[in-house]
Amino acid sequence: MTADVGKIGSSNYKNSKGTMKKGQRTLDGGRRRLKTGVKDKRSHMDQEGTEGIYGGKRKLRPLSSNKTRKRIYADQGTGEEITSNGNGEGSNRKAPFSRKRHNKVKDDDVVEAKGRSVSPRSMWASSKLGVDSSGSKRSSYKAKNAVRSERVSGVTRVKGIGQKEFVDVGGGETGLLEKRSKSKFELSKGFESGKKKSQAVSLSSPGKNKVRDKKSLGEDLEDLDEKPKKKKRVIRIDPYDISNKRRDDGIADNDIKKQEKIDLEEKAEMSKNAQFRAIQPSPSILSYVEDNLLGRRRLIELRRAGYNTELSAPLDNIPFSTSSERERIEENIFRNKLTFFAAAKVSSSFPPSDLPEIAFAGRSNVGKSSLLNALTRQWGVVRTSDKPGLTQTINFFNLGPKLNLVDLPGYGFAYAKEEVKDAWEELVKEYVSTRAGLKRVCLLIDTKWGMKPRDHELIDLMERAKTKYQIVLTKTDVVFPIDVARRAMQIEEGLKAHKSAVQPVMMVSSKSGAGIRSLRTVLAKIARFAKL
Ligand SMILES: Nc1nc2c(ncn2[C@@H]2O[C@H](COP(=O)(O)OP(=O)(O)OP(=O)(O)O)[C@@H](O)[C@H]2O)c(=O)[nH]1
Ligand SMILES: [Mg+2]
Repeated sequence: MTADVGKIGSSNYKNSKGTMKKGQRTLDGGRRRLKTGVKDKRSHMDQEGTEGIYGGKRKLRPLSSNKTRKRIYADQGTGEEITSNGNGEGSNRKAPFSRKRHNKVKDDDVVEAKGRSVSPRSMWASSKLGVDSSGSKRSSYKAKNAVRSERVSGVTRVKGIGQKEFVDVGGGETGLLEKRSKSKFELSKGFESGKKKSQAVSLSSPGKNKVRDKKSLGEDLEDLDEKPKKKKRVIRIDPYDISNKRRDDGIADNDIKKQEKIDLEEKAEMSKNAQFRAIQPSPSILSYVEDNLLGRRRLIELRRAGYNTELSAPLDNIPFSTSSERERIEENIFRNKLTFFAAAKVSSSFPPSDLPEIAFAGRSNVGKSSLLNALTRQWGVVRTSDKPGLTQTINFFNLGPKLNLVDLPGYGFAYAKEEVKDAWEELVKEYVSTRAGLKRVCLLIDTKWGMKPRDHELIDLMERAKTKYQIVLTKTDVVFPIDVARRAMQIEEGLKAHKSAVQPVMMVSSKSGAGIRSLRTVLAKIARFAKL
């Protein structure tokens, strides 16, 4: 195109304001006519087009004084190539595609002119030619887009005008004109897109007034549209869908389940602790705990209270297990020598019950054997260990002419085989439910942990057998005094409805000797009044 329409930009627009030089032309809403150097209808076409673009208000930059050609973008004048191709004259510029491609397109057109229908391939060929000539994928893309815009715009235009020559050219212009009239702002930002459109027009009208037949063009374009588009495969992963999980995921699920189980257990434990802390002990229990210095105490506290902290069990206040020292035990019955006389693994091995018996039952490691020693102050007669499961038989001890003490094997966790532990448990159950001379079962409960299911099992059994039992809280020296009181309160409340349960709950520490004297007093009474 020879029409020297200046670049449209804010600066150019400024320059064109009222500074018309001689020989320059501006396009001004159709009132002024731009001298383009192109004659007849093409110049008219230009005028039409630019008029539409600028809406009759915008001015164009005047022609450069040195007559050099300016680069013209499609936005500014799509008609550039239209004019040059249409007239086939006046353009010294290189066509946007190579001569080779130009010729190829021309050949295609000739074939079409002969009346053959244009195969989809020919259409592809034309666009592919563009690729060949430009040698880049980008140009191929542009060419395809160009053909599409050609179809859309071309159809509209043909209906209005009915001239083949203007099918694509005029349509392209119309499309642009419509767009331009919509927004002036697009002018400044549409340079790039304008370039593409310009190429599109040039592809569809390769000059010398050879325009494709509209029908064949339409068919080609349909085929173009029918070409299967490559769809992007989108994989959506539903995190809650467990139907198609890998093995790893299964393992992860198991881990999650395990974690949830642990969390639940922790929650239950936490709520248990919260419940325990909410227990309000009765004043009698609290005063008992204080009077007997139960619970964890500092040595200075014991010293201030008048106890000899040099002793192993200062609160019991009996230094060692010699006969002279035993004389200081307040209860006569416990001054007697403790002697082991029988061990039973099965009920048939039980010795004859010729004396009243007091048994010590409870979970393994709760401190049964230690309590026997603390009560009698005869360390070494009953073996103790920090390893649960030391006592594996029912051990019978005689304490004077009136009383037998029985050390039972523990139940629950112990370093022993399951079947052996089951056998102990069965033996203990049989003993507490059938033993004739059994006057009291001291059921030992660890103050820190409280009652466990197996303790309840044994309680139920003793309730059925009407065996009298009394709860003795052990190891009170490891918890705070208030917690000793809470535990005692908790158990007392829990056993209120139990007929065979003897109140009150006793609290002891074999280590410090706290509560031992009180327990002696209770047990001595049993021995004193027991009858076979
Ligand atoms: N701190 C403290 N530890 C104690 C007390 N009584 C016992 N122990 C310790 O608890 C552990 C177990 O004591 P044992 O008397 O052997 O317990 P057990 O109930 O006879 O255990 P099994 O014979 O296995 O059923 C030992 O290490 C004792 O030192 C106590 O009152 N306070
Ligand atoms: Mg023991």
